[in-house]
Amino acid sequence: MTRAPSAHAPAPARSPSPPLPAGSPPTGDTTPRDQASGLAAQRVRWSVAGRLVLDDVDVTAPPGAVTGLLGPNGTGKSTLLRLVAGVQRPDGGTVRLVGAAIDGSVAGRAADATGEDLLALDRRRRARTVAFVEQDATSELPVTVLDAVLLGRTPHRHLLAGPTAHDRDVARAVLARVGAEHLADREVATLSGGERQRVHLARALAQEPRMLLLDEPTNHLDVAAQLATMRLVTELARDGVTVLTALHDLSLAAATCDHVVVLAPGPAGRVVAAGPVADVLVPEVIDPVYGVRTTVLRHPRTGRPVLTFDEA
Ligand SMILES: Nc1ncnc2c1ncn2[C@@H]1O[C@H](COP(=O)(O)OP(=O)(O)OP(=O)(O)O)[C@@H](O)[C@H]1O
Repeated sequence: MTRAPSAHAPAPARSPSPPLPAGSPPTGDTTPRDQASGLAAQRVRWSVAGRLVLDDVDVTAPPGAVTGLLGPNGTGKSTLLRLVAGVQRPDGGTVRLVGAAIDGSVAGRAADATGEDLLALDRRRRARTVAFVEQDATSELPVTVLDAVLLGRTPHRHLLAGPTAHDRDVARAVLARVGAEHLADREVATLSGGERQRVHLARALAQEPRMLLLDEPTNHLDVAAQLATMRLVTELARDGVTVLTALHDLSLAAATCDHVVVLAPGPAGRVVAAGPVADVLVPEVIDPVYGVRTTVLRHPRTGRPVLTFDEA
């Protein structure tokens, strides 16, 4: 479902963030970093063990915006993120980074999009382009937080070289940006779930990606940390990073996303609605997909939708 764009303004960043250190060494990536690119995934299909999990799914995520990927359990959100990230290969469809022409009100029908074929990128180039924070990502390795974040710099340096002073500056800057600077010398394995979540986000930021894929980034986080994480994600989007994030909390999505894509169960996950938050997060869309009765209120200060639910 595609709805007309609304005048819904993105939430402004509320506080400045430490910038990343300037002067990245040459990486061989010829794409200018200030050239914002959106995501256009089209007709994506994926099956496992003879079962179709995603069926002809179209998803766009415009540059300079946060796009929420929503849907009940098991509708294929994580699978779609893994396919876009290149962790798994789709059985069909295309995944491209395209110019600013796409817009979130278009449910993936950027049919004339050419852009850069993400599925064709080699691993190293892809890691300089796309960073992915998986749901409940674990780290069994006995490494410090700083070393874990430095792993995010690997695609930016020569294969056999160790981290440079610039890599360390970037790692410390991204740790500060996620509010985890004080954890730098701790072993990752000793962190709480919320602390670990921030470290995984910092590792992704250390990649300096053009596109950030997040699978439930607010899992394990207290309410203040949830808001801080989504504010950071919004700031990154305003800096030109394309953000696609799976979320379960529909009110958090309403408060923080610019666009949303809703997957619904069926024989296979499929997109039932996509567009600006105020157009898509409405009872007519949410109730049949989640099997609930939704009431939409207005936030008295921001004017954004606030959703409450009753059993159907
Ligand atoms: N490797 C796999 N082997 C078998 N089934 C899989 C595999 N990966 C995903 N699935 C199935 O595909 C469907 C979609 O899973 P996925 O994790 O993508 O859903 P999701 O929307 O992210 O769910 P949740 O909201 O619960 O995290 C589920 O039914 C899941 O069991």
